[in-house]
Formats: sequence, C-alpha cells, structure tokens
Amino acid sequence: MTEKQQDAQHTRDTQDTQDPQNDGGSGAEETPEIHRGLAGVVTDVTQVSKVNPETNSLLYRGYPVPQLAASQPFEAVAHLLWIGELPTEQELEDAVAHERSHRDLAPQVKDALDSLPVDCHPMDSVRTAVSVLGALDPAAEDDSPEAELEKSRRLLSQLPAVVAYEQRRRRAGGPTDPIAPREDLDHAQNLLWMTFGEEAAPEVVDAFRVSMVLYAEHSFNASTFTARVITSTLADLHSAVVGAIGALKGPLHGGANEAVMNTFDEIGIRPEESADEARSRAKAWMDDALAQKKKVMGFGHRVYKNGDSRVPTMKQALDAMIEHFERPEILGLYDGLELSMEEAKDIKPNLDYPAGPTYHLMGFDTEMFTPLFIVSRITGWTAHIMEQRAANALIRPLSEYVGPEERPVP
Ligand SMILES: CC(=O)SCCNC(=O)CCNC(=O)[C@H](O)C(C)(C)COP(=O)(O)OP(=O)(O)OC[C@H]1O[C@@H](n2cnc3c(N)ncnc32)[C@H](O)[C@@H]1OP(=O)(O)O
Ligand SMILES: O=C([O-])CC(=O)C(=O)O
Repeated sequence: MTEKQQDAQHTRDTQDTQDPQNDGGSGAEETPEIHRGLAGVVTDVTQVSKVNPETNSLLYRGYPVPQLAASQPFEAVAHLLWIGELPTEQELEDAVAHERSHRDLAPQVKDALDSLPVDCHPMDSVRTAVSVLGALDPAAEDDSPEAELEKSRRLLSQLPAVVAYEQRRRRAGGPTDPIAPREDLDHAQNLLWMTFGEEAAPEVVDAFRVSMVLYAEHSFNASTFTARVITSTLADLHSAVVGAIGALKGPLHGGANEAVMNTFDEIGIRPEESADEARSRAKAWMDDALAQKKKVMGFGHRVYKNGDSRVPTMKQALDAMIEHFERPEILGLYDGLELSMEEAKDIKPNLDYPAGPTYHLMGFDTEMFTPLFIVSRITGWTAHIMEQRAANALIRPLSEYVGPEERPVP
C-alpha cells in the first residue's frame, strides 16, 4: 500500500463523523472518531512528492530520491520541486546564476541577528531572520505564482548566509564580520565556505549536497503541513515559512538531528577509542534508556514503519565522512545504538540519525543542525505553499468539546 492508500484505509477503519456541531457543541448524538495527531488522515492531494512506506521509497515529482542524490546538484532538485520537471541545461544555468546573485546577508538581517543573545537557539535566530526578510521583501504581499516562485528562489539563496553567519556569531561570542559569498562556488561549497572560511574537501561537499537533497521534501510532515495551514488563510509566504521553522524546531521532527548528537555526547565521544569499544558502550546506554522507557530521538517515523527510505543514502554519506576524518569510534556509537534499538523494539533510524553525526564531523555546532535542515527544506515548504495557494481550501478541522456543560456566570 502507498502512503495514501495506507492513510485512506486507516480513515475508512475509523469512520469520522463530519458533524459541524461537534466543534464546541455538546449536542452531537454520536461521539465522533478522534484522529489524534491526524494519524492516518488524508487531508489533500499533492504532486510534489510520494512517500511509500510499503516499498520504503520516496519520489520527488516521480523521480527516485536516491537517484537524484547520486547525480543532481541541489539547485536542480530545487527547480524540480518548484516547477515539476528537472531543468534543461539552460534552466539550470539560469537557476545557478540566480542563486549566486542573491546570497548576500542584508545589513538589516545582520543587525537583527546581532541584537539577539549569542546563546539563543539558532532556530530562533533563523526564524527571526526570515521574519525580517519578509518585512523587507517588496513582493511580500504579492501572491501571484510568479512572485511566489521568485520569493522562494530568493529565500533559497538568502538562507545559507543567515545560517553561516549565525554559526560564526556563536563561535565569535558576538557580532562579527560575515564571510562574503563566492560566485565561483556552488550552493553546498559556498555555505561551507561562508561558515568556515576555507574551501571544503570534495568529499565533504558531496556529503553535504547529499544531505540537502535528502532533506528537501517529505510530503505532509508537520512543518510542511504547518506551512500549508498558514497559507490556507491567504497569509504571505514568509509567514508560512516562519511557522514551518517553528514546527521543525521540535525534537519529534527536525530537532531530532540535534538531539541525536546530544545522545552521542551523553554516551561520550572518545576519538582514541576503537569502533568495538564505542559500540558496546552505546549498546549499554541504549539498553538502559529503553529499560527506563525513554524515547530516543533519531529513531521511528510516523509513516515509515520498516525504515526511512533516505537512511541508506545518508548512511553512505556518513560512512564517507567517517573515513575522510578517520573517526571509526563514531561508527561504533552509531552501530551500537541502532543494533540495540533493533533488538529491543525493532524500531529503525530515521534520516536525522545519520545526518546528525555527519554534520558534527563537518564541524558544525550541534545547535546548527536543524537550521541546516531549513536551508534544504525551504524548497519543499515553498513548493507546497505554491501548491496550496493554487488550489486553496481553508484548513480548519473540528474538535470534540469535552469541557463543562453550559453554566451561568455566577
Ligand atoms: C525528519 C524527521 O522529522 S523524522 C522524525 C524525527 N523524530 C524523531 O526522531 C523523534 C523520535 N521518534 C518519535 O518520537 C516517533 O517515532 C515519531 C514521533 C517520529 C513517530 O511517532 P508515532 O507514529 O506517533 O508513533 P509513536 O510515538 O506513537 O510510537 C509508537 C510506539 O513506538 C515507540 N517509539 C517510537 N519511536 C520511538 C523512539 N524513538 N524511541 C523509543 N520508542 C519509540 C513509542 O514509545 C510507542 O510505543 P508504545 O506503543 O509501547 O507506546
Ligand atoms: O515525514 C515526516 O513526518 C518527517 C520527516 O521525515 C521529514 O519531514 O522529512
């Protein structure tokens, strides 16, 4: 069964009562079926991506994502998600030129970031920066398809400078000089350049590009759905993106890549240790965590129950980083946790599990991992915002009121 069929089946199994009186009223005769967390509910159609838990596969506009990750630049994947087709040579050239020409950190955005505490969560900083970018955008209130696409493309170019500057500001302990973008570098190379001030090795660039392709889009996940809810009120694109960032921050969603690294840190990263030693310490940690009924971030998924389709590709990228940086103990920690979770609960890792240690090895602060997710997911969010806008229906479900019966105010 596809994700849609699985969801439709679930919905049929739990017949809902679409009685408008249920919303706040107590007069409904039948108690409606409640779909907590909207689990199994199909709320709309989409052409952007297809998640198939049955075959553990993911398609962007019909193309298998591992194939896109193996061969396509991130700029081509962004074009695909927005336009529906891979770019021609000329279209790719135009997309790349556009991306490279809108990369500067606006002074107002830098000022806004500099006004924030240096130890605030960088997701708060990026959320604030997108708010400022929206306020500055002359086309903010123009919701024509052309303007929406142009704003989406601009955000794709603008976000790396925000994230790179925020990483540098944290390391500097306060306001600092941003590193200027370089027009001779592609999206992935340039983000790494603006962050670390040196050209990254090709292996690192490729692992980073792969993570960007894999993080780009995943149907009606919580942050994308948030963006669609906000768009459905006819609010502007930047407001929808700001809301999506808020939803992504939580550890049950994008915040899990940060939480994974916190787990590794709690177990203890010991570069002098062998993979075997690290594996057995990680296994013991997981056995203990599960005995205490803890939820361990980076494992499990609402839709995939037999493994996340993106994990094998991201794990390959992590393996390449482990080899490049000669850090076998990271592999030991990774394997130990995965094995123990598999044995105890048969729950598989999700994309955030290999992505966390990959970003760690590249040199990013742990709190920067979820902002890196934004740099990629901006493509999927904005593709869905445009799709929602093109065939809009206000998203407004019902609730079953379970509070006190009507009573007079004393
Ligand atoms: C890119 C992304 O956003 S991918 C998701 C990233 N999020 C995480 O990694 C957070 C950790 N994982 C989770 O919390 C969950 O697996 C979710 C939220 C992702 C999906 O959850 P749901 O589909 O709602 O399943 P739910 O949370 O009800 O879990 C079902 C069962 O598996 C268990 N379970 C699920 N995930 C985990 C986990 N990571 N650790 C331990 N147990 C887990 C639950 O405790 C529950 O057990 P129970 O039936 O004995 O109570
Ligand atoms: O689909 C989901 O629920 C979460 C997820 O994996 C993603 O957004 O990439």
